[in-house]
Amino acid sequence: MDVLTPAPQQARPQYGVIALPGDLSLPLDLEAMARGRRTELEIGFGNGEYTVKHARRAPDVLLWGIELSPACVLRCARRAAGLDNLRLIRTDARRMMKELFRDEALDRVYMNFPCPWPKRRHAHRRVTARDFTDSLAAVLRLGGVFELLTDDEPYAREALDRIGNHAALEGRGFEVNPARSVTTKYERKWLELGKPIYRLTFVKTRPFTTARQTWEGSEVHIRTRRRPTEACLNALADVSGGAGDARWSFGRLALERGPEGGFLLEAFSNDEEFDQRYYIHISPRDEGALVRLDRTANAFLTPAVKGALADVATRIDAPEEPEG
Ligand SMILES: C[S@@+](CC[C@H](N)C(=O)[O-])C[C@H]1O[C@@H](n2cnc3c(N)ncnc32)[C@H](O)[C@@H]1O
Repeated sequence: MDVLTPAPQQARPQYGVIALPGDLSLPLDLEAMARGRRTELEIGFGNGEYTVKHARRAPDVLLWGIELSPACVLRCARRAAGLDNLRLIRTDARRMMKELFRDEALDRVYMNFPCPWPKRRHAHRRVTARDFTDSLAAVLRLGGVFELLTDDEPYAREALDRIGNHAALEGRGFEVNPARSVTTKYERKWLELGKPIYRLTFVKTRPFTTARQTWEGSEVHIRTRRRPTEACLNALADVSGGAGDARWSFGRLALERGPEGGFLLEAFSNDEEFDQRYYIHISPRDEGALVRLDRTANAFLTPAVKGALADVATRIDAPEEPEG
């Protein structure tokens, strides 16, 4: 079995503007965080050039950025030195926007040049997909604005049609080559090539809500009745399970050589297309054991993560088969 030694607390990197899942309790308490500032969200900020310029120019805004690529998050964080009105989260906005934000939480959401996903089999990844539009309609406040910039005309037309036809959102603008004081790398590139860009503006005109999956039980600590035997722990490696759309599997088991002791089980979970990798901490006690997310896990408590934790506890509590 591997032995993992956790980094000492004082050696934990200073993340600055990067907000880690383990430090966020969902939904976010924006009233306390914004302290009177307006709240905006940028989705897919790329290298963060636009994001940081916008945050510097708008100190009255608390700006959140969600980006899928870890390299982009780090690049943007480096640019953002000294800013206290920007928070970056590395995750998938399609899945997590509605989980992070309550209904009516945001004054403005914007997306600069999202991938248009032109292939039919990827259509569900577009912002025009029903789930994403519902999330948007929920998290914007009444009168709040969604702004989309794109260089892809068919995508712009589809967005205008689909988002503009949502019961709670209304199209208010379709501009070609709008004048903007801050521009993005992609924008400048397209304009230099003489390609038109499109800005679509939508306003939330009616209340709307959507279901959330992570708000119940922001922390999961499960106590087992049995104390896990070595055989039971070893049998967890390579197990996989699932329920509904949630899937999970376990990998290596390691001994944690830290103040907490116990075991770390590598875990992988998938909620539809939303993947997370993390460790489950198993601490044997005099009686039973405590099963929870490891503090370095940085995973959101989606149905697949909760399923994985429950599966570990159930397997520890299951009577062992007699040998032979
Ligand atoms: C074409 S780039 C545009 C970057 C930047 N907005 C600009 O205009 O320069 C699209 C960005 O969206 C990010 N992205 C794609 N899907 C995403 C998702 N589901 N959630 C968050 N970010 C996403 C990509 O990683 C990429 O950085």
